[in-house]
Amino acid sequence: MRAEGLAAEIVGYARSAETRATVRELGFCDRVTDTAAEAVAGADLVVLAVPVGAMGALAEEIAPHLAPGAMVTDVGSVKQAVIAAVVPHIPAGVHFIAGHPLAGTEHSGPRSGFATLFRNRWWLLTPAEDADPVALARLRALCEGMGANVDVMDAPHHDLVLAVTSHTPHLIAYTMVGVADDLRRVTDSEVIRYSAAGFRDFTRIAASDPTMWRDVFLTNKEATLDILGRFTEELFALQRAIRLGDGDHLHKYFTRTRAIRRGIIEAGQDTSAPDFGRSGTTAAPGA
Ligand SMILES: NC(=O)c1ccc[n+]([C@@H]2O[C@H](COP(=O)([O-])OP(=O)(O)OC[C@H]3O[C@@H](n4cnc5c(N)ncnc54)[C@H](O)[C@@H]3O)[C@@H](O)[C@H]2O)c1
Ligand SMILES: O=C(O)C(=O)C[C@]1(C(=O)O)C=C[C@@H](O)C=C1
Repeated sequence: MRAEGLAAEIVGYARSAETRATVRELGFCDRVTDTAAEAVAGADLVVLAVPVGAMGALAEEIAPHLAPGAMVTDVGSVKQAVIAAVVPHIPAGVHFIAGHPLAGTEHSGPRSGFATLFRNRWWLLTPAEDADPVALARLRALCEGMGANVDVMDAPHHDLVLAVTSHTPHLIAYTMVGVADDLRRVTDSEVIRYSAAGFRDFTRIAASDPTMWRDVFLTNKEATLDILGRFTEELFALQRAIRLGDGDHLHKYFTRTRAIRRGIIEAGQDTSAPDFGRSGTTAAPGA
């Protein structure tokens, strides 16, 4: 927002004094306050950026201090649970529109942000049916101002789509790295030493913040369990093909999945290239 001149004043708050000191040092906020109440006082936009399970309590804390006509949004990875937790605290005359930028890394904290994080990435908004169209248009313009592509959808659909494209893949990565760690004890660190690119990609994802991901699975329970059930069925089918020596099944399957990957690249959604728009900024650690 600051790089694009989208806000007159940016005020930050984080619960730990250490994080607040880091933000002051980095200088991307005009002011950093010691309470959430001070941060939201007089603000016309409030962005909640805490783990999904902490959104409700934070909304309750700031509610009495929100200015009439203000807009509140969030960046949580799950939408139905955030809406259910936050909406009851939003005072009349304040607009709440939930959102989710599909952009991030395995790193957390203020040092991990960078100005081009949202460029060419999707930012999904899940407004209530009776959301104020002017507030929605303003939020859309803000996200687009940071270079994001905005799409609007309902929250249950968001949670199902993200269970497929983000949540279940993270769970699989966590599991694979856990299995390798168990094996490490057998193979005496060879798993780590000789880890090939595929496994390294899993370890990057599995290094993501444990609190954030605990909350994602606790709050997007049904959709994740649904997708995990389907995943397990496919896995058993592949396991059977390997056992039976059914090369045709394996080849057809891998041909289908390769086409999906190529579709992602053609649609310009591939972010695994060495530099995907981060150059020219202070890069995140490991970016
Ligand atoms: N990291 C990603 O890839 C990514 C991408 C899109 C959306 N998100 C979502 O954005 C939100 C923030 O994630 P992030 O990656 O910026 O995390 P982060 O760790 O960088 O920031 C989260 C902040 O919340 C604070 N916090 C934690 N528990 C709290 C509590 N109980 N009460 C008050 N504050 C608390 C932390 O101290 C930290 O300052 C999450 O809801 C996450 O699901 C993350
Ligand atoms: O690249 C990564 O590190 C991510 O996992 C980012 C990622 C994703 O799954 O794409 C993770 C969680 C989000 O809510 C949005 C983005």
